[in-house]
Amino acid sequence: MGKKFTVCIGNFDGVHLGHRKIMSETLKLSRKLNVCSTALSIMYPWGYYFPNFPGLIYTIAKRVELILSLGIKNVVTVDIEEIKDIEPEEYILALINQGMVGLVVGEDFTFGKGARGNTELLRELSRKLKFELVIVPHLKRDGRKISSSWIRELLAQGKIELANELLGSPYTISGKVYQDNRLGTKLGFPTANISRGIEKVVTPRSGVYIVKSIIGSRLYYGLLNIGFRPTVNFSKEIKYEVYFLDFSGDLYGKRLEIELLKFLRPELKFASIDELVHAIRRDERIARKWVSKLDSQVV
Ligand SMILES: Cc1cc2nc3c(=O)[nH]c(=O)nc-3n(C[C@H](O)[C@H](O)[C@H](O)COP(=O)(O)O)c2cc1C
Ligand SMILES: Nc1ncnc2c1ncn2[C@@H]1O[C@H](COP(=O)(O)OP(=O)(O)O)[C@@H](O)[C@H]1O
Repeated sequence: MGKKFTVCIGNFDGVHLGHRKIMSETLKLSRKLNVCSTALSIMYPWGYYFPNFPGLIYTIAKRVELILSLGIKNVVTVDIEEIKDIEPEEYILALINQGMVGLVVGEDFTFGKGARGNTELLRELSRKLKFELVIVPHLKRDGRKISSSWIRELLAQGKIELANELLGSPYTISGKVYQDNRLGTKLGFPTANISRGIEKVVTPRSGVYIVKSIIGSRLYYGLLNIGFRPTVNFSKEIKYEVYFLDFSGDLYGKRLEIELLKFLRPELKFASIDELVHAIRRDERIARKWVSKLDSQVV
């Protein structure tokens, strides 16, 4: 048997407040038992999701990074195909044989063959096999269970402030900056175009957002446009472009992580480029006001 550990099990997409509660309980149990903590994150292939599944909240790399940032020592990913036909008792025994001494799950957790492994069975097994069990009740907001699917819905609706609150930290998009057709500079608003990579992640509502990001070691606010820029030339794929306030320099090839803070307006098809420039100037004024208000609140 290897080193002893506690484990929390779940899908953990988004690592939202509900997940964070599970992880803080895992850390508490680890301290009590003086052992290491592990998160077991279950992966589902696309076939498992419903037909119009909008994508994961975060990439797997970001999920792992967030879990580790909470203080969990190890993150293990397990493909659902590997465990779905295992008898629940057998799965728990396998974990115990690897050193598990404590288990933390949410109240609706099920696992193993026919989803027979529920919290009732876990209670029975914890007595029989002598491991500690913590079942974490659902965290709620306005009477509704905080869930990854609710957050996906909020992102698709542009309700970024509530999504951020339920996530426990601002939603981010990240990727490398690529070169486009350089029209932004000509219009007076250079925009860093971000490629989010190939993992299917949720697309927030198209439109203009106030954002912030660290470039080098400095914090910059900016305006992010998510959309197809119908005024200039309708792009086939969705674009993510950020115009940073008070920044100048070359960002091509750099990897950026952008925090979405506030939704300003939907993307519009303007009758002319002049009107588009006018609208972006207005967005900038609103963003500057919003940022200075925010800064004056921070002491
Ligand atoms: C703050 C902001 C708001 C924008 N809003 C719109 C919009 O409402 N409609 C639109 O067609 N394009 C919009 N755009 C996209 C611009 O058309 C695009 O950034 C410009 O064409 C530059 O493209 P480039 O990256 O190829 O240089 C917006 C861009 C920014 C930065
Ligand atoms: N304030 C700024 N915000 C965003 N990008 C900037 C800024 N200042 C300079 N840049 C640089 O300019 C590039 C964007 O210029 P732009 O003319 O819109 O070209 P492209 O069409 O290639 O995106 C960015 O990728 C970045 O390297």
